[in-house]
Amino acid sequence: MQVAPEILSALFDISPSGIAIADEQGRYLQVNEAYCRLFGYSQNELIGQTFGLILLDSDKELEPEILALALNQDQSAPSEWQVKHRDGRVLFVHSAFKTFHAPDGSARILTILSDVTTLVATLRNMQDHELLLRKANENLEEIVSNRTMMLEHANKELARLATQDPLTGLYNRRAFETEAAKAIYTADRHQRPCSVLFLDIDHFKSINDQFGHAIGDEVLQKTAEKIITLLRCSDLVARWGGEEFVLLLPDTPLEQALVVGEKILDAIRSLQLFNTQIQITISGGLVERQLNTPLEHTLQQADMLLYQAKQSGRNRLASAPALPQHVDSLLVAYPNACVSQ
Ligand SMILES: Nc1nc2c(ncn2[C@@H]2O[C@H](COP(=O)(O)OP(=O)(O)OP(=O)(O)O)[C@@H](O)[C@H]2O)c(=O)[nH]1
Repeated sequence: MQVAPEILSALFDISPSGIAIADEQGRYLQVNEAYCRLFGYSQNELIGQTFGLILLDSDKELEPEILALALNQDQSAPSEWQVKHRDGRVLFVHSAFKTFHAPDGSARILTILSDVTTLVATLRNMQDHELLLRKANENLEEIVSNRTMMLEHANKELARLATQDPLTGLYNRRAFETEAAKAIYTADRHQRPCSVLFLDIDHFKSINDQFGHAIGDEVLQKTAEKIITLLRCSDLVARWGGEEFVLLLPDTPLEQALVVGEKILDAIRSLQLFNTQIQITISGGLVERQLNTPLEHTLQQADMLLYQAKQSGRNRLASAPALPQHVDSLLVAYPNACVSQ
């Protein structure tokens, strides 16, 4: 269907896109209102000028190439260009052109340009914002990850403080009770013997009095270190308080526990502390736990035996087989306790 010339003419006049018709030398023959508005020139100023007028200074030398391209191709693919407004502003335009060749060799190049400067600026703005957001997000992730690490570290530290004796690094009393409860549960389940040993450094007060509290602390640390070296991984050892240690030896009946206890007493006797200025001994109360009795009961028995060892002259172990849970008086509970020397 042919479009009437007056419609085409009206289209040229009212189009919001800039339309220009140029000759084979790229000189403007006709421009519409929108084209003039786009570049800030009047029609009179444009007619007769070449399109080089609207090229960026850096693109000026490309004018012949662009012209050749327009003449040799029938129709360009729409593309984005940067062009120059009269006042020097750079404009982004979306362009399309079509070339008409006449039999006499002359040509008419029809160009349509739409101003997309605001769109491009908005897009770039959005991209910048996206970049900023991404960076902010990365920073946030880093902050969160650092905080999480700090929190995990703090939690581990808290857990350590809650379970460890700060001086010796051994379990504290609470942690011992928790771990021992698990161990005796397993022992009862599998009907396995286990033994409990209370140890107490002899005359420790005199070490503090003679050498000072700091040296006393070191003696406690060295004692703890020595005890650990003599135990199995499955054994539990804790600082019960002051100069007192408690051990739970799973899978260990009394006769085997006695070997361990004597080994510890021997090792403590042989400890060379502060260039042999300090020598210590330790006393112990050792009992084999009777199955299905509360831990507390076994601990009391071991403590009573320790008391007996101290009463019998220190530097020795007092031991006894397991007693039934309901013993009327623990003080008289060990008529048969063995005291070694
Ligand atoms: N250096 C140091 N001393 C401690 C610590 N905890 C407790 N003590 C001291 O250990 C001493 C224990 O004294 P006593 O309970 O009389 O016992 P002992 O002198 O070892 O005497 P026996 O147990 O009867 O052989 C006290 O002087 C406490 O102050 C500690 O963490 N560091």
